[in-house]
Amino acid sequence: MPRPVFLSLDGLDGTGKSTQCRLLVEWLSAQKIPVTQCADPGGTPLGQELRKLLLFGREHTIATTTEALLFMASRAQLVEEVIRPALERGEVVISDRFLLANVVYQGHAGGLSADALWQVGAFATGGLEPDLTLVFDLPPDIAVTRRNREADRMEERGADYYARVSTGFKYEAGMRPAKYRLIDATPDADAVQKVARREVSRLLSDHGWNVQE
Ligand SMILES: Nc1ncnc2c1ncn2[C@@H]1O[C@H](COP(=O)(O)OP(=O)(O)OP(=O)(O)O)[C@@H](O)[C@H]1O
Ligand SMILES: Cc1cn([C@H]2C[C@H](O)[C@@H](COP(=O)(O)O)O2)c(=O)[nH]c1=O
Repeated sequence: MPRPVFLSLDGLDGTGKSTQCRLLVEWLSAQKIPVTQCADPGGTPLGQELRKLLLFGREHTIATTTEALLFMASRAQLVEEVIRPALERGEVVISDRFLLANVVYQGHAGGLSADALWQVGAFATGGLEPDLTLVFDLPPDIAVTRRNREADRMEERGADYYARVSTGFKYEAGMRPAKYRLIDATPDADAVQKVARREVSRLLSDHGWNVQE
């Protein structure tokens, strides 16, 4: 009997996470593997409101700790309302970002304690962790050129902030190689997808799913 799987995708803004999520969901759905896709922040009605506030709420000054906790609140609701129920139904869940982003953006780049964020994150998610996180890696200057839309509140932060985000992802990925896979996001989307599918095939097979690459 196949067991539920929780997968997340993360990385700098513009590295192609949403594209890769969509392609993974299409690939698994075509094989009739039940998959729930979600996004963090967001993914629930409350989470959508928090996402709007965090990415476009320019009328407020938001302190970094407040910002971190608002992301945590959105994720707590996402876990409760979407992710746990899908896992209880035995599905594969693919989340566009998860707690790692909090640790990297508000911790490594924003100056909060990464350890404290992992702890608050464990409380917010009830200890739920992805079985695997694919971390897409792209030099920040290339990632910026791929974002062909107006910058949101987070993306307005300068090159130094994004350099710290990039280093933070690499640092965290290096700390837990069993849980994170750093994937070079420089090649075209199909080539990146090939690498992602290889990783996901291995994970799903380990959980008893019959999956074709
Ligand atoms: N491997 C790739 N090579 C070149 N362009 C890509 C690649 N993957 C995605 N893109 C393009 O880059 C842009 C950003 O991609 P996408 O929205 O998937 O990234 P993202 O990481 O989810 O971004 P964000 O974090 O800002 O939401 C899109 O225009 C997309 O078509
Ligand atoms: C989960 C999470 C996200 N962020 C940042 C990362 C991005 O700049 C935005 C989310 O936009 P995307 O289109 O979904 O990539 O928010 C963050 O700073 N902290 C977090 O916990």
